[in-house]
Amino acid sequence: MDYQQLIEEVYQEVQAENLKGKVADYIPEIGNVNPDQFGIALVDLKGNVYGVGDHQVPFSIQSISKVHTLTMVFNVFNSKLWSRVNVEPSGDPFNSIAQLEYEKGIPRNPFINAGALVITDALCSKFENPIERISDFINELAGDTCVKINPEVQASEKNHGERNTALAYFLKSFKNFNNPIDEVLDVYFSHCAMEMSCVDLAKSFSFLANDGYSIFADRQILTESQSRRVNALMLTCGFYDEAGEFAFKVGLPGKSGVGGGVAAVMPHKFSIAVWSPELNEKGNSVKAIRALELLTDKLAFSLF
Ligand SMILES: NC(=O)CC[C@H](N)C(=O)O
Repeated sequence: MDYQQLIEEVYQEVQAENLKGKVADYIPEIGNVNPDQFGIALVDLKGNVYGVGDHQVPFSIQSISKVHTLTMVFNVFNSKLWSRVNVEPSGDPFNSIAQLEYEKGIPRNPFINAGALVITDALCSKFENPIERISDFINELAGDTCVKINPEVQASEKNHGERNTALAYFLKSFKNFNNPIDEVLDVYFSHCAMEMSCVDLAKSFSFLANDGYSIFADRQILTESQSRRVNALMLTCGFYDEAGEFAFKVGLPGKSGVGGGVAAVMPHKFSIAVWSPELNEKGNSVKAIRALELLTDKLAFSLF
């Protein structure tokens, strides 16, 4: 399969459709981005990189970082972690508060904000300098010093962090939060405000297509079984209340962020990152989802 030709075709066809969405503006700094940017990078398991469009432009990875943070605590907590966070799709928006009350402070999954806050809390218990550790880890996975925290986006998230702060207090009231709330929120906002290009993001997801072994870090990051579980979680929970639709249309494990990025994997073949800032009403990139749908259609295979 000529991957370069494939992604170029997908890119052209999506551009021709002239799809429209809306750039996220609830974090005002994220809104300061040229909405017409669009890039795709695909990385195969030999390390070959294919790219088209704005694939080298760094963008705000936002919730895609929740896959990296989950990976960092997976080893340590193993079964214990799963008593603090469930593994069920939420069917609710990513920042929903209601479900957390019914379910007594145990978030549905690690990819909604409540679940990601528990994971970040676990990271803060584990590491002295969690922000540095997260950057170092993602750089290692990408095989490149690529991660930059955008201080304006970080500050903007903090200044408009009412919902995430409410979620953290809620978790604390159910005794599912161990560290000082401000400290954990700072780390959470910092990892959401990390910027990377499609190329580096796709490289950082490569281990999930490769049974847990990263060819860029040159080591086993997760066991084969853990890696399958992260993929299962991405398939069922990676797109919030659009996870079913993404599985239906695309059929790959993936994770979106409100910066307009989507990272996905085709197990045993490749990892891919697509970015375009305009989002649908569920908070997922309109063009990125369409691009991945066309990609699996053209390949005539997905997970299924
Ligand atoms: N879905 C997302 O990308 C949301 C991340 C964003 N930083 C938030 O907490 O609201």
